[in-house]
Amino acid sequence: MTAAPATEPLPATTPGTVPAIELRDVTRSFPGPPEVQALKGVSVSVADGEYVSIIGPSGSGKSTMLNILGLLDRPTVGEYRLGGVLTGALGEDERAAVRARQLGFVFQAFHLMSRRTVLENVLLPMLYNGTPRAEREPRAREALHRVGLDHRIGFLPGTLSGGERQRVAVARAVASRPRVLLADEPTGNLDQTTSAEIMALFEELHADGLTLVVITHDGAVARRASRRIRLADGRVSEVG
Ligand SMILES: Nc1ncnc2c1ncn2[C@@H]1O[C@H](COP(=O)(O)OP(=O)(O)OP(=O)(O)O)[C@@H](O)[C@H]1O
Repeated sequence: MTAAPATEPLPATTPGTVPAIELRDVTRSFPGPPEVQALKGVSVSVADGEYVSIIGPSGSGKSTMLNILGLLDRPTVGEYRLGGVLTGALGEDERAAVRARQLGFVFQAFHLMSRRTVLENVLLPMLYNGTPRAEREPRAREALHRVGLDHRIGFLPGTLSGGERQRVAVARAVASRPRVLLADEPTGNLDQTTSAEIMALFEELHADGLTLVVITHDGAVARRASRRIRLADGRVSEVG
């Protein structure tokens, strides 16, 4: 098979046949000294609509992998394709545009704007990612309804519980209808009951067809995904 030219997207293929995410032999080295190889030849494929967790102990390379998947960092060696497109060939502006349009992020610390209302927080990314103006507010309201927060739309984040704040973050991430939702320790700041609510929400979003990649060191959270990828010392040690 002839490789596609590095500067062009791959030809369109039937939806569902191209993995949502594909890492091929990805190594990420930090020069040091001493040099650290945070990822060592990692190959991972996530199909459209899959719900995958990435689990591993501290220092195993989870955040490094998430940064690469989120187009916040680049592999030192190897390829990352998002929806079949070789991301290494994209310039910084294109990467930012792809990140804003195709990826949704949920973080452990929520990262909400404290002086903006819940609705404004969900609207904000859509101001910058090409969502048509007329669709922004309906989509934001729909996403907030989806996560069960209709009644908190005008509140400031500081007045909400941790679980509610994380649900705002999930609404913000899905309102733009991303191709993939990337979550980094999404239950790290939540108690057990609230964590269970967020995991239930992820399962509902998965049932709706969203592709999810959840990074966690919590085995119970990881088991909720339909497939687990285990990282150990920068290598994939187990998939299943
Ligand atoms: N910018 C950097 N410079 C040097 N080394 C780094 C850098 N970022 C990460 N590392 C190293 O790469 C390895 C993997 O780190 P990474 O943060 O990806 O692990 P992790 O599995 O996310 O850990 P944790 O669960 O503690 O967040 C670690 O040994 C870390 O010290």
